[in-house]
Amino acid sequence: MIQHIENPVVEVHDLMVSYGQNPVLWNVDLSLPAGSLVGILGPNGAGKSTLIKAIMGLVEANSGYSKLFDQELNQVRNKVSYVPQRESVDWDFPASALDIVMMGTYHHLGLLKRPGKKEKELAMDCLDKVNMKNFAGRQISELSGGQQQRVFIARALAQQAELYFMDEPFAGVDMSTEKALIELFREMTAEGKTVIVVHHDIYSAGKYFDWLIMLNMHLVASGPTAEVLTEELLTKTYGGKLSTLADLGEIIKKSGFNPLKD
Ligand SMILES: Nc1ncnc2c1ncn2[C@@H]1O[C@H](COP(=O)(O)OP(=O)(O)OP(=O)(O)O)[C@@H](O)[C@H]1O
Repeated sequence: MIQHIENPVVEVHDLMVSYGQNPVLWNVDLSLPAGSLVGILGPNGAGKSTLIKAIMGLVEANSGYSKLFDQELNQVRNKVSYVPQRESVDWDFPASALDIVMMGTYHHLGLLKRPGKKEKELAMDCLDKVNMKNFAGRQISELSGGQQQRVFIARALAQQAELYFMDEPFAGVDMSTEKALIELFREMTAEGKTVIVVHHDIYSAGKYFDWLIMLNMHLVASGPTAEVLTEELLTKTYGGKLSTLADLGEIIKKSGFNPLKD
């Protein structure tokens, strides 16, 4: 079930990506509505991170293309923010939490302008939003994994973008922080921003997201959560890894949705 929409904020057309000889994404074709909280679901190795990286121009597509705000990425870079997976970042880099978040403010400054009081206030405000204000002066190497993750989300917030791609933002964060981050993402989407999140937990996906992309090298589904969280599509996405009705029963119980209702 792949739902296409008018005036999408993200469009992907027939995207194919491979690493060397190994194809990872085949013919992905989707469109996403502005102002929504989107989850990307799929098993390990399904190509979730690769999809985001291809849209962000960080890996090369073999064929196909994507558009953001109906334009090429290069024309709208200031409106787009990307939070990579935590493991892909060098956390020994000597910088404080505040330094990292200040970096997010840079592309709004003119050429040769140094960040000043206004940028520092914005950065502190963003740290506050992820509950990390008290750690502003701490070296990032001296933060826990979950705290580092929150600093990177604060940096993305400081970019004041319209569209956010977040690769596993909940990896290593505790449940109360995860809930607080979802609340924050909801506030952002209520303001018309679009937040796209690679997510690993099918149980919470039903509650968190307005729209789901279900991926397993091919696009299995892209549509409103209530329409795509079905037994058939979950089984297609997870294949043998999610084959028992007991698994589905757990998903229904924990997600609050009933994928078996139809
Ligand atoms: N730089 C790379 N070079 C070669 N192969 C890669 C590279 N990055 C990813 N792959 C492979 O591409 C496939 C898709 O990887 P990707 O990280 O996009 O999956 P994912 O759905 O995000 O996985 P996970 O849930 O495990 O994070 C995997 O088989 C992975 O091993």
